[in-house]
Amino acid sequence: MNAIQIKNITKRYNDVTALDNVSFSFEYGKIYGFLGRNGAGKSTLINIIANRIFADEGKILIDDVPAKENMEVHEKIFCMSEVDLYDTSLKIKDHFKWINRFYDSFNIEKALQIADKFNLNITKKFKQLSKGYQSIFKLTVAMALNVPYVIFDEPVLGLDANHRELFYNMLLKDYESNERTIIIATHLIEEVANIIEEVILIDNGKVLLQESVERLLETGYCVSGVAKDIDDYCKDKNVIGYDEIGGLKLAYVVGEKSQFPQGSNLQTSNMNLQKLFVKLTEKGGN
Ligand SMILES: Nc1ncnc2c1ncn2[C@@H]1O[C@H](COP(=O)(O)OP(=O)(O)OP(=O)(O)O)[C@@H](O)[C@H]1O
Repeated sequence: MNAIQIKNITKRYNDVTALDNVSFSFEYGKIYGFLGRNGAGKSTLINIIANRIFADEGKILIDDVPAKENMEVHEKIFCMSEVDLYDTSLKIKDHFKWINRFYDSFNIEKALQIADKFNLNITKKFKQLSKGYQSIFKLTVAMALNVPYVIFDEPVLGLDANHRELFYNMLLKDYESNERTIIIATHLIEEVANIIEEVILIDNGKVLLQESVERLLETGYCVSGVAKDIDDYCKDKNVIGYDEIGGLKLAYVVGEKSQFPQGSNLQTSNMNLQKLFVKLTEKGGN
């Protein structure tokens, strides 16, 4: 089932094409990593899905219904992002009460439990919270809303390592008992590598790759050795990048491993998701 279908979306800002005829789908009941370098177009697409801005061309379907300015459809989605939509002078506990009044899907008991786990002081006003705790408040709201589609745009900005781990654990535990579609746009790829099931990699406003994490890690590997041996081995391979360290050459390969020639000193190691991402999106040494 294609839960969120993105069909031929194009968005331009003057002479910048932020999204260039983008089409793909987020299925129901999966955790996605929505990845891409700075300026790739992630937030633009998220904002279009969330009805905050409009595409120049194309459409978004949610459960097969066009999403543009359709409130009924939009009640199925919650997008936690950097944009501050909250009254900063209101205490956190009062925010919870307001949200509870307006959103049928908000579980205030759950919000209070999550807040407690993070030691979030709910008697403080939003503006009195540290940057990290402001993010924690927004994460708490997102996790306590029982909607089928939750989008996190850079969810852990400002969170310390312990709180990031707590968030990932809570998210996964919650997902096990409450399957839905979770989309996480982040630059902290290795941190989410164990959580996400599928990666969508966007580059320069286009989808570069959509693949399950399992398959990506299965088919990607790194081979190292002296330059000439590497060059020979890689002749018929799909190499996505090279590194040179000391006298060694490393090739990052996607595809089937083949036998090394007899007597060669080539060695293989697994490729991690971050490396794969860096190599796929590397241009001109940037
Ligand atoms: N309001 C705007 N006005 C003009 N250009 C914009 C606007 N918003 C985004 N852009 C441009 O659109 C492109 C995509 O930006 P977007 O914010 O979607 O990228 P991103 O992948 O979310 O980046 P990051 O990871 O840095 O947050 C960039 O070139 C950006 O400069």
